Amino acid sequence: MKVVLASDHGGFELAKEIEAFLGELGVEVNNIGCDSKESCDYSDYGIPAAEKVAAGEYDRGIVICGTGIGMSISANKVKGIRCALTHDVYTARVTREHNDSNVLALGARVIGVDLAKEIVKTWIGGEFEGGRHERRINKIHDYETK
Ligand SMILES: O=C(CO)[C@H](O)[C@H](O)[C@H](O)COP(=O)(O)O
Repeated sequence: MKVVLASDHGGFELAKEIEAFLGELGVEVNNIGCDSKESCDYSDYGIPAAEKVAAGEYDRGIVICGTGIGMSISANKVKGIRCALTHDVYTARVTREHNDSNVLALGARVIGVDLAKEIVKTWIGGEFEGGRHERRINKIHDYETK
């Protein structure tokens, strides 16, 4: 699996941790986020990351800012992106099973590193269930492509 990772200044340190963790999981990762804790704009990093997933360059994306909210709003503006802002393991699992989320947003100022790793591990390993969930996703797709 190939994952694109992006963060703003608020997510910079957690993104470094997650980058290393994905490597430990055997996931190919490319961090295209900011390169320091200097203030920057989450949209400059979240949108390009989401675009790369939508274009099929990467299987999934993980975007991190202070709350995860700015990144999730940005990523969800990109057609074909289903970005889930997730701060617990249950929704990390269910958003893969039900929403086939292709981008995960995390808030580095909301959760700690250990929980973030658990969430990432769960989300990376989660499988879409299809069936009734596919029908629902197709309706979103139809709306955004009409
Ligand atoms: O959480 C965020 C956006 O939803 C950002 O990462 C920032 O943390 C947040 O906007 C606060 O910005 P600041 O410039 O660090 O005060």
